[in-house]
Amino acid sequence: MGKRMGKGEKDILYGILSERNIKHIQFGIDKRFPSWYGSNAYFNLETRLLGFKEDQRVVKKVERCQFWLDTLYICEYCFKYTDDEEQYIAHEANCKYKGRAPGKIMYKSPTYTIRRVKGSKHQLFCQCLCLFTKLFLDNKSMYFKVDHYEFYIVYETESTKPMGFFSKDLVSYQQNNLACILTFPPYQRRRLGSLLLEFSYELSKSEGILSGPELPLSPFGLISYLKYWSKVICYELTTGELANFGRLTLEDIATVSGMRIQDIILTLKYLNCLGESNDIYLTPLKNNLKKYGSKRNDIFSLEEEYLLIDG
Ligand SMILES: CC(=O)SCCNC(=O)CCNC(=O)[C@H](O)C(C)(C)COP(=O)(O)OP(=O)(O)OC[C@H]1O[C@@H](n2cnc3c(N)ncnc32)[C@H](O)[C@@H]1OP(=O)(O)O
Repeated sequence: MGKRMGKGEKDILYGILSERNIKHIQFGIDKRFPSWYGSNAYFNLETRLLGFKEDQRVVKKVERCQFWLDTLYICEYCFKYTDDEEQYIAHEANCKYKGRAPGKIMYKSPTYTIRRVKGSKHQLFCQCLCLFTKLFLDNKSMYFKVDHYEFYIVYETESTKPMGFFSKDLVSYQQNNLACILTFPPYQRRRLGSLLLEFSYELSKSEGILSGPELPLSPFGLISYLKYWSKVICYELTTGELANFGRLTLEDIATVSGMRIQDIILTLKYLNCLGESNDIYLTPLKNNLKKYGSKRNDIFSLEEEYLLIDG
């Protein structure tokens, strides 16, 4: 059995830093934005140079300032990275994923396409995607062992530029339907996160299981899930399959929604709809639904007829 790791060792292994160390991300030719969190996983810790540049013979004197790098250039098709602008421009012009995105199409509407990319098959692509994700998420990381993960990546239909993704652990003991989700900063707040969450539940429903995300959730993760779960519950209870039920139980909601009981309870409490002995109050739920509209397509981002999940 291996030695138990201390907190410091774990932080180094998972790339955790207490402050940002890369100032800007250049993502594609036209998108530049700040990182949200620090990550040492791109670097050689001695030289603070990008890992692949390390020269073991020369240990440079490292200046101890906050930013280790001003700009990290990241290919917006395959997530390979460099600190050299010319190299980056040359790579992006010829990136193999520019002409053809990886993976298998699992959802294709006239607007968005979701592709499944297997970690075991596209290892480097997935590892580089995980490294990129760490810059915007501080509570989850995994970079190198991508073999038993699948990545569901959203594109505009007819485009090969990824806009966001979620990962799924194929050997999750809790049978989670989502390990980690990120909408890339330039594409946030366009309902892509919602589309991906909805899709993750379609996957677990096709497997016939009640499921949910791996915990802990980040603050944005929690907001997004509570909004999504609220919509599902409000819709099912007022317009959908449970609309004409007499006395409802939490189990009824779980069966129809594919959600876990603990997530249903959390959401009903958030909506102020859960009484003592788990009685469900319908009036506040109905009022809530008015915010969203009553038609399925007004409420949800995913259009069921475009699903290509084959079980
Ligand atoms: C299990 C886990 O992985 S937890 C980690 C979650 N991931 C992260 O924290 C990484 C960084 N954050 C992100 O990538 C994004 O913020 C995500 C993935 C959480 C959400 O992605 P987006 O594409 O921006 O979400 P989307 O536009 O669908 O919004 C979903 C809902 O959350 C709300 N929301 C999203 N971001 C914000 C925000 N910054 N402030 C307030 N509300 C927000 C939206 O208003 C929307 O609600 P609505 O349906 O009532 O309109």
